[in-house]
Amino acid sequence: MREADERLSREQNKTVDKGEILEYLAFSTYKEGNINLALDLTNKLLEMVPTHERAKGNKVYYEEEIQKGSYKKKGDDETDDIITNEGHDTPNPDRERYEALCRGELTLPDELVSKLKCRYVTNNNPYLLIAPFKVEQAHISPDLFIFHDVMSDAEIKTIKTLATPKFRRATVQNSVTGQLEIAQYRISKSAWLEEDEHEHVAAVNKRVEDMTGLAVATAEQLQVVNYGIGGHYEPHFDFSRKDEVNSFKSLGTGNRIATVLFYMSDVEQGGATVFPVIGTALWPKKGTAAFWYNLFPSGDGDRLTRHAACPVLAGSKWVSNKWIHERGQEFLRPCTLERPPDDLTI
Ligand SMILES: O=C(O)CCC(=O)C(=O)O
Ligand SMILES: [Fe+2]
Repeated sequence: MREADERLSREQNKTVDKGEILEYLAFSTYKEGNINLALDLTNKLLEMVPTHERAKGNKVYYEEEIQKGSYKKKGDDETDDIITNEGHDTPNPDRERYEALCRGELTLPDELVSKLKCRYVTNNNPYLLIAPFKVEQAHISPDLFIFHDVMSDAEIKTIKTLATPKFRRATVQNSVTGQLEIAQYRISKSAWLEEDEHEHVAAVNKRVEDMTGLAVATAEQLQVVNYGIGGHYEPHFDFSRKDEVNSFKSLGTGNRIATVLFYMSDVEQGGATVFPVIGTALWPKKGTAAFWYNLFPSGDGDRLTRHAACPVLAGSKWVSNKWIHERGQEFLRPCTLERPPDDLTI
């Protein structure tokens, strides 16, 4: 908005109204937490347009908020931070690690990185003898793998084209009711693609089977997701927890045993997939895919797989998810009787 204001001042024939810019600037400044500046800008707007009803209402609101003292100024410049309410002041290590990972400030210690290897994988599959998968390990225990060059540009183009007209605001499942809901902590558009919509979708599903050695007949359809600037998905688990008895019930295929996440674009800035508990960040690279197990062989959910999609700062991020379910894997990944320690499960 500041840029828009500057451009407007250079324009001979004005293409926008300065009042409109001031209104947006005030609101976004308020959202950033700088309520004092938001009030100054609103006052400026009211000097120009004293009858502006929304600005009058906002002025009263901002003044009341400042009065309540819920926003404290830290510095005297425009970039002062906010201290909003108790919730924000309470230390939240998970949140702090999520944000530090997103900024690229937290990386795995060298001793752990030195144990990570890249390898060619054939999974005893004759086709893969000719063209093995190029697999990079990004974390050990829980194991996170990056598969390189597993989605072609042509497949990506088809998948984007098929998904675009179907896009809806992404939802999350209410853990109590099992209902799908829109939530502020997941900002993106998403769509589901069926296998028989295009040979490229079928090929990608088959590839997931070859990559993971798991059956995809019981997997969910391919979920395509697009995040615009600011789009993100805050820390979450892909699987349903012990107390979430209604999640995935209608599918009848058990819990989400594993996730394959295809990156269908590079992202100019931001947009990493981060794992706050284990301190790992995966940066999107077009054509690669991340793979991890969400559940231990006992069927218990792995707490360490908590992950998030960082806000996109510049560009646009495209991914697709293939969630593999428990049913059908009985002989491919046999379950065990021993259970992991309680503090690792959820
Ligand atoms: O977009 C990402 O990087 C992660 C997405 C994700 O975790 C999800 O859709 O469940
Ligand atoms: Fe996820």
